[in-house]
Amino acid sequence: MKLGCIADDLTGATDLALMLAREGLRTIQTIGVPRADLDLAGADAVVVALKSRTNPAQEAVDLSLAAAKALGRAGAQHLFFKYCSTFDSTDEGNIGPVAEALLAFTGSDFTLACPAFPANGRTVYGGHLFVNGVPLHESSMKDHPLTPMRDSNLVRVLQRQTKLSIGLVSYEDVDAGPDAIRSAFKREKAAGHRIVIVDALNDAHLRAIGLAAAEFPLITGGSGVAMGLPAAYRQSEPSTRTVDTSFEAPAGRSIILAGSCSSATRGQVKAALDAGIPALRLDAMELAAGTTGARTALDWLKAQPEGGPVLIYSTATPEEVSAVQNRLGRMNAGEIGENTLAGIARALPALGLTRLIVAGGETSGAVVNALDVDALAIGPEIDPGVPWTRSLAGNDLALALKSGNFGTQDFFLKAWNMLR
Ligand SMILES: Nc1ncnc2c1ncn2[C@@H]1O[C@H](COP(=O)(O)OP(=O)(O)OP(=O)(O)O)[C@@H](O)[C@H]1O
Ligand SMILES: O=C(O)[C@@H](O)C(=O)CO
Repeated sequence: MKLGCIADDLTGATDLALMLAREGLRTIQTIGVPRADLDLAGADAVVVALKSRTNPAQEAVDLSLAAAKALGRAGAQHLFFKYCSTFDSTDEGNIGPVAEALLAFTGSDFTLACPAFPANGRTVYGGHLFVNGVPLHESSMKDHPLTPMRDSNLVRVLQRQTKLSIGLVSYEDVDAGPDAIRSAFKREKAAGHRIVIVDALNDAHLRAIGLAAAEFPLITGGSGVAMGLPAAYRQSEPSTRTVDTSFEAPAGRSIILAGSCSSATRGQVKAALDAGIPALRLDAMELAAGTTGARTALDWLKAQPEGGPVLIYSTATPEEVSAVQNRLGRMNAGEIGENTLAGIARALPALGLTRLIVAGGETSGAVVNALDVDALAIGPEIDPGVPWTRSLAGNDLALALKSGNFGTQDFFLKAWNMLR
């Protein structure tokens, strides 16, 4: 196995797995640290989906190291630590502490950090992260329910999370191609830096960075920086197989579960409501008071006509989210929503609902954990960063796990057309 990947949330894992599969690596995604008896033979890349983005830092480190050890046992030659293209984290972590621990694990003393994903509007310039041309701290990420991002300078953001010295490889070096990037890595390392933020404005930059960093024992970033790795690995191993993208979903009914409150998800929920999809809104305060919950939602679901998809959502505006958080606490409010959607998900296979779209990384983590799924095969791309997937063991399900801020406005409407 060329690449063993550790993703800090489930939708991020799917995003990375899609990138690697699309670029020619046979890729399997596991839900959590793979069991020793899971058959990973023949995979060029394995992506372990954790749910560690917002855990206490030490917990995230322990989970990531357990994943790294399992990937090492399965033969991974390089490690990739995948986090969000909007660098979702807090001053306590978890990007810095996990990167630091994985560096030590691989026995190396230098890596890069690059969340750029131009196809989804994320670019890095001068170490500053932009979302669709807007500095991160002015984008909707400033209001994220769990990891509000209020500083766009990633050198500063990451430096607050680690004792390792953070450097920068800026646009001028990146634009000059792989050799200039390699020289810049050497320069930054000689200056004592141990992690460098790397600028990238377009896919050509990402491919050049991939070539320059391919042999690092540890690479960290969004899925974008993985774009150039398969080609780099193919140079030394021309026999890499092509990926089967044919996709058949199990028979059954369709449902959308949305716990993301991002502006993209809010637009997608609105488009689904406008299109007349039967929908149930979960009110966070009512969930907390116990006046509604998974059981009520399942009663509603059973009463819906069979046929088209249905939608259950807790998605709310930033004002509504902050009012709820003021009363319940940020993490508690998040958990209440996640647990409710997970409780609903647990009952779905028995009700014949086998085709699911889930919106939100934390939400997807909670939902998929409830669904008894160990591993996913990657299917076709619905929108950049979001593929259809099919479970490889346990309940037979088609799953589209959508990162909060990904997907066009009609995502919830169009994704179904790709299923046979
Ligand atoms: N109405 C609400 N009030 C407060 N919190 C909510 C509400 N609805 C959902 N949440 C919580 O907000 C969090 C959303 O995080 P999630 O990771 O699922 O979405 P996201 O951050 O938009 O997606 P991604 O991580 O893929 O970018 C979850 O913990 C969820 O339970
Ligand atoms: O990188 C991204 O933006 C996504 O894959 C993600 O991690 C969302 O949770």
